[in-house]
Amino acid sequence: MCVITGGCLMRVYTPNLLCFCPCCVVLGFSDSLNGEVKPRILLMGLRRSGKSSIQKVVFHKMSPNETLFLESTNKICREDVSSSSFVSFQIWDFPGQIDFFDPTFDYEMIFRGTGALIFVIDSQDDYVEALSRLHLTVTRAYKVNPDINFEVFIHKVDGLSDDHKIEKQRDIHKRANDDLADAGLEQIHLSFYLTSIYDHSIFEAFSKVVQKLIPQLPTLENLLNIFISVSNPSAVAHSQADTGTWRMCLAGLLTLLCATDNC
Ligand SMILES: Nc1nc2c(ncn2[C@@H]2O[C@H](COP(=O)(O)OP(=O)(O)OP(=O)(O)O)[C@@H](O)[C@H]2O)c(=O)[nH]1
Repeated sequence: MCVITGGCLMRVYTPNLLCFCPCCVVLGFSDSLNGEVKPRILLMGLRRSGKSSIQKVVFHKMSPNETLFLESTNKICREDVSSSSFVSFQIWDFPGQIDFFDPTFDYEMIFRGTGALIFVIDSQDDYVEALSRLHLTVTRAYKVNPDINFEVFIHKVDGLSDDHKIEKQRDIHKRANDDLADAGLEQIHLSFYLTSIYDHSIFEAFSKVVQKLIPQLPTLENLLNIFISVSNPSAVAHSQADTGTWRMCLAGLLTLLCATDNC
């Protein structure tokens, strides 16, 4: 139930009756009522594939050239990312090689709480080993948690011509899906992105991954659509119901804009 109104006027309930109206979502009450932890995004892939560079460029405004001096990651690095109360998640950057058979590595615990697994493949390198690692990682993770979104970044494409990029993507897509089909796991869906830290592609890809983890996004989109439709200036007079809806949407959207702009 909405903590602000005491009985939500917007009635944007999830099946477990938590209110996802803008005031609750924006002020973060939905989370606290739910006791939910932030969605977790894992960055995995072979050594030197570019995982830490992606994290530093996207979230720390590091210039791409500075990533040349990054040292190899030798333990899992976790980071909280929070740009507003509904865009909030954790990134776990993994060292290149994870030994799933190492008893100190509790992969079941890690995959259980994961929303998205980004597997980074260096497109400028031979990717045979990366593909077999991708297959092992995805199949392990899927067995523990079939709800994970599997995202494959075909990375460092800045060195490739447009034709070459398409060809690599087609080849990697085919081989990865063939491996899954051979293992009888064709139900696993992999999404592919061509990325580079030297242009906007890495930001676009990360944004798509994060958007899939925001459960409130459809509600916010609906609110905007309703707001636009009832704000149509060609409508001569709003009915009372329309005016109520308009006010409610406006209040929610203003709260949202204020919260995201920290005003
Ligand atoms: N050309 C190009 N080079 C990149 C790109 N992203 C990362 N690199 C380079 O790739 C190298 C390895 O990057 P890291 O981010 O350290 O790779 P990592 O996967 O975190 O490596 P480990 O910590 O050893 O697992 C660095 O020299 C980066 O500058 C990219 O989009 N294009």
